[in-house]
Amino acid sequence: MTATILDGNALAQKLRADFKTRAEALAAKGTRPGLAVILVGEDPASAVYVRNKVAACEKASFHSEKIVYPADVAQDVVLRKIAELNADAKIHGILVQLPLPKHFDSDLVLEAIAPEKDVDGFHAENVGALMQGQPRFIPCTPYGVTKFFEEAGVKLKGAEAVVIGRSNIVGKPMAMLLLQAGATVTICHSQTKDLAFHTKRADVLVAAVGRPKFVTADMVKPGAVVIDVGINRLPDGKLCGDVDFDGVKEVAGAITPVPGGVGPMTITMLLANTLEAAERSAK
Ligand SMILES: Nc1nc2c(c(=O)[nH]1)N[C@@H](CN(C=O)c1ccc(C(=O)N[C@@H](CCC(=O)O)C(=O)O)cc1)CN2
Repeated sequence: MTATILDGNALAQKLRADFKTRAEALAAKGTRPGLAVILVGEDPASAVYVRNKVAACEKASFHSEKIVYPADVAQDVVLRKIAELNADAKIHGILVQLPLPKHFDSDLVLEAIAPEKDVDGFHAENVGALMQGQPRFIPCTPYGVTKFFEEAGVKLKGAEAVVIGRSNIVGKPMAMLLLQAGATVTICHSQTKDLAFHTKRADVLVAAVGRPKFVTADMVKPGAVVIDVGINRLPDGKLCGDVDFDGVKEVAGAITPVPGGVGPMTITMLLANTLEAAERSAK
């Protein structure tokens, strides 16, 4: 039996329709949700993601501003812009597209964003709030993954969950959310001995490694829910995830595809966080 395919485009469409309705209701009361996106440099993938974020805002009736700097811009210029946006009442969410060029101190830049406008949830204050189980903004990718669990009725209480990857953007917040949902969580990474030992025990497996088709069918427990966070470009130009989709779908109970899985949900939850920020500011 092949796995249920968890369709990120369909789920994103459903949620975004609701966000548009809420945004229009808020705008009618005088507050139009506003997002500012800062892009530094010419990384082609980042440029696509930023374009898609701005387009998603337009479709959902949000205000958006895109600020683009050349790769050699001084960090101070970006910090001054963030200070300006922090004080701008039209802007409820500020996002700096990652990765930043090497001469930037990414942590310093992210800390410059006002925590109440940090719709990526990367500011230390918001990371701390998430750790304490009182999130203000949940980072968009793991937040999107939780929506798949809700939609598919995945039971997390008592489940064995394994997250491969320990990044600040995905692995760590994902593990925290699973833990708070009642799962027993293992975080695996590049130093993990016998990775397959862990993954084969997982009822829920989240792959965020950044290596194409890294998770193969023999590493997956039959019936497991497999979430693929990876986006890798193959030499032929095609996209693939961290999971060998064709093999693993024959073993798993449910699986997200790449493209069309977690990716569209990342942008959707950015809209969710921006809307939430705007609704809070209007209270
Ligand atoms: N400030 C941030 N930077 C980055 C984040 C983030 O959440 N905040 N995440 C990633 C990139 N990312 C959003 O910024 C992102 C990645 C992928 C997708 C997506 O929709 N992918 C599509 C395929 C798109 C394509 O054709 O290339 C899919 O999977 O179907 C959206 C957003 C790093 N930086």
